Amino acid sequence: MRAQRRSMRALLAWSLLEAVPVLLSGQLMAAAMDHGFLAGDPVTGLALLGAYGAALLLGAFGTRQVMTPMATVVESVRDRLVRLVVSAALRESVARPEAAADDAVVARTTRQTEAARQLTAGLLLTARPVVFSLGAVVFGLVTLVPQIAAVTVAALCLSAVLLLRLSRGLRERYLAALAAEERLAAVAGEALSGLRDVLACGATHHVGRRMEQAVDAQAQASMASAWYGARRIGVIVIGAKLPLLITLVMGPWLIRTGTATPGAMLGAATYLITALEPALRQVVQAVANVGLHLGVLLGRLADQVREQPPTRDEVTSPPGGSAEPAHTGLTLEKVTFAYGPDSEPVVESLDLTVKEGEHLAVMGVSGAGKSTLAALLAGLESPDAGTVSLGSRNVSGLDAAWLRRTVTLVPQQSYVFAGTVRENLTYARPGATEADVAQVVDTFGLTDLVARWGGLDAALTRPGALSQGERQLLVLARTHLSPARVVILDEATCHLDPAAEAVAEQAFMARPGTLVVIAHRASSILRAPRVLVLQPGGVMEGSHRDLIGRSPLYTELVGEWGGTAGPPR
Ligand SMILES: Nc1ncnc2c1ncn2[C@@H]1O[C@H](COP(=O)(O)OP(=O)(O)OP(=O)(O)O)[C@@H](O)[C@H]1O
Repeated sequence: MRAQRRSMRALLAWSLLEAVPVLLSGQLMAAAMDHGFLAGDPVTGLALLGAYGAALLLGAFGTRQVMTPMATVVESVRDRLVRLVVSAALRESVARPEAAADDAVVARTTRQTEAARQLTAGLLLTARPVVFSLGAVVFGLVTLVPQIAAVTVAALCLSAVLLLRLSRGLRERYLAALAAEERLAAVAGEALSGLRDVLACGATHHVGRRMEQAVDAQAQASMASAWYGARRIGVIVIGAKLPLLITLVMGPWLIRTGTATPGAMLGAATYLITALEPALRQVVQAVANVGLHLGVLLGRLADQVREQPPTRDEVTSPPGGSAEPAHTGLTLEKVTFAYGPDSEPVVESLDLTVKEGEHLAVMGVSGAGKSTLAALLAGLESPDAGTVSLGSRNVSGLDAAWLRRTVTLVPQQSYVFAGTVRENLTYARPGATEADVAQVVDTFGLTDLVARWGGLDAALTRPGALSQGERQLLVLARTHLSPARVVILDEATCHLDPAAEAVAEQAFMARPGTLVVIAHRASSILRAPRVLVLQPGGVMEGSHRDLIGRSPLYTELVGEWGGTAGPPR
């Protein structure tokens, strides 16, 4: 606003003119009473009231003139905000190419800037004349009955202090209500975007409860804000009703002692009733509603504008701000994990390195902790002690969405959702080409299944009608097509026959990226160049040749599973 000095001066001048009727209202009323009606001269009385009518016309002219400088000021505020916010967004976009794709930032910024413009206009339109009216009332009272002016100013100061305290509390509650509203939007958005998964997992009740909690929290926050806002009435009682009460009580005494004439008392009451109270109501309304919203919005815009340009490290970041690791090798350092504080650790002080592009098989008896290890590697469980790193970065510090895209854990239970075969296959890579899809269909032997269901675009209305093996093949094909750079197969081929399992595993071995296979058959182990054996008393790792004979458990399991001592392929 400082940049618009000329318009601000014009605004000030026209606002003064706009306040003239208020300034003259009490004075003319007092004169009309004392020198007109009470003096037995109704013509003078009426003439003075007519003068008040003329003052109203003058004020209306002032109001009209105010519009032009006010529009200039408001538009310049909007322009400046847009410039600041857009420059900040552009800086951000150039520095973070990933962030540039988020068009919603621009939409949000535009909406907020526009809202700030409207609120500034609203504030200037309502709060400005009110401030001038209050000034006119006080000035008029001082010239009419200084004692009442003193009482009014004291009451106004008191109500201003109260309003200030109130607006702080209101701001806190408004922010809490806003946060609750945003949390509800986030929870609802998450639930709606994952509706298919929610239904498929039978998690409707759980998700419904989460949403209910968010709705309740928002309702409570809004109620708290509204109840607190009701205290605003106290500001009006103290600022406007109290001086009027005191005026009525002091009136007879002031008249009796000759301090004020009956007309002056009527004029003072006119100021208090017709100008002070409506003005105070508007101030309270403007501060508590418009001012509060404007303050919060400007605060948010300022946060966006103030953001520092990112560091070089952040430039290569995945969304979420954490730097993308240089590679996708996995490292476990002294990792210990238990399912409960009093449970025995399932994984204890485990050190493991799986280099980028490496193929590792994991084996062990049932309950040895293979699935737990898989979950730790995928960042789905966090260790109680030690660290799990991906590309030398602790997985807990990586952007969750990026991690989910990069590391895929395929469990035993395959999840096929109601939709077309194509949708099922391209779920993790919606942009897959026809040729990519055709290739995985062929690789995973899904041609017959696709034909049986009426083509890639025929709806799988009853995924349950597929056999367990067919479902596993669909999920494996989906994972193969996905952009994941680390694939962990946790007995994900257990429903396939050995031949289909071999085809599937070989397809993953030929795919670029890291592969961890929780083995279900000896053949899976024999295919891997490196094997990790989870056995009582500690883990052992090495190639088939290293382990046979050296690890009794390995020798026994491979023998039991019908493996031969032949070298890995
Ligand atoms: N969510 C859980 N809560 C509590 N204990 C669990 C949980 N999941 C697994 N466990 C326990 O942790 C231990 C290791 O389980 P895990 O599933 O990792 O073993 P596994 O080697 O994959 O077994 P399997 O081959 O039978 O799948 C088992 O004793 C199991 O009962």
